[in-house]
Amino acid sequence: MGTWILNGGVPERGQNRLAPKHVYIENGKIAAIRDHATEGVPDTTGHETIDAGGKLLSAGFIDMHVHLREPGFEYKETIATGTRSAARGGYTTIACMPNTRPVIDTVETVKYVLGKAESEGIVRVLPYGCITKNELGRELTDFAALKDAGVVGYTDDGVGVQSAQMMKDAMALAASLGMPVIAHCEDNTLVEGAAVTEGAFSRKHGLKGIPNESESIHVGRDILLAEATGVHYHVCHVSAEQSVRLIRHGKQHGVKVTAEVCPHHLLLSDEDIPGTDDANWKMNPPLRSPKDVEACIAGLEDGTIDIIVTDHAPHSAEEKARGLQMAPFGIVGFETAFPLLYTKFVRTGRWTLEFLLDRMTSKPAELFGLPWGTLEVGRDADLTIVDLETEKAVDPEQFASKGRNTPFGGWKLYGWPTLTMVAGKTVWSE
Ligand SMILES: NC(=O)N[C@@H](CC(=O)O)C(=O)O
Ligand SMILES: [Zn+2]
Ligand SMILES: [Zn+2]
Repeated sequence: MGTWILNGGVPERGQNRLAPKHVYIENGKIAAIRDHATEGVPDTTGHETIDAGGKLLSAGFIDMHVHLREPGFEYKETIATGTRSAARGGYTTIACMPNTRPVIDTVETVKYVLGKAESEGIVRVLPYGCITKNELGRELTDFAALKDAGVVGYTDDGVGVQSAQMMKDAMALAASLGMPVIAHCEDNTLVEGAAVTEGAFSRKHGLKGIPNESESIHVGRDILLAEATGVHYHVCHVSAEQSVRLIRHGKQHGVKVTAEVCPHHLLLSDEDIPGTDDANWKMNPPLRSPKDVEACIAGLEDGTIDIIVTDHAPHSAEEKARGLQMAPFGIVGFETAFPLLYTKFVRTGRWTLEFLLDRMTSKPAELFGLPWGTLEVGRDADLTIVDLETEKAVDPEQFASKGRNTPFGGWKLYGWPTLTMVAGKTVWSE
């Protein structure tokens, strides 16, 4: 016995409309895809059926930058709650950052995370390992051992690697292992305790600002180091126009540099921050100027920026109540990412649905050599069904995540996932 998903709407190549397809799943894999127009309704006798009712049927979303907070910060999120939040957002594979407590810098911690993901997680969890021990920037971790334990790359996300020599050594080692280096780009000497971008908002409120260069100096430095070492270098959460320009230049010169951008850096600028009380507008990198937002959108559109990630970064309500200056950086992202981007970029006619889905499914898979992200016979049945027609307001109280820290509360959006399936098993449905 298998499962038929009937009447799934699959975007047609190059056309902004959905074609009805019937997808047959057996032993966790996609075993057949039937085109309704030419092949009609299949005989489903003896099989389980799920009627997608014409809703969008996509390969499950892949998020290469998330914080699950376990081990150590279970009050913010756990692998159980974080993967449930991901499933609700339509994600079937997520790559988690190692800035936990302890950080993921040993084989033991990698195994702990993978074990928890296996026993308590409901979507695929791919851990990153640290570049440096304790993310202190002083000593490299054991890259080979971490690779064998199952990490998908090395990163000190949360902080920038301050030493160029340390970064160069990391890149050379990663390159020799055929592994990517994923960089949180931030020069600490230019930041000094600021909470928002240097710009209109910081000036208006007399606050210290985080300048664009704190990010782009690392981007530029690292592109040169990636060129020298031949590593696959991936830039985290691009926010600054200068970074986009440098990545574009690097790509033009054949450097193996790729990059990601978050929904909030495509949709919000510092001009949108309502005031200095609400820390739901505080994240790292910070919301930049409208010009930077446009540069990030243009970078994604021309392929300079490759993929979309959430940087899902849950914090407790108590932590986020400390105000803009004192609260920790970060906002949650799983449960709003697709509705936000679908509503603001696809429904408005700026992007095709195919473009958006590509940046959330097949592109991340391609970049990191993952076998998921494509709706194709023979692949694992990691699938998402999405209602594109019902408008609903974002209600943080309803999130599956423990984190409620989002600036998007109350936004009226379309494009809500209704069913998420991993390896043929429904892990979440409305
Ligand atoms: N993005 C954030 O604002 N915060 C992240 C760290 C990070 O991604 O750099 C976190 O761990 O909370
Ligand atoms: Zn980061
Ligand atoms: Zn992060």
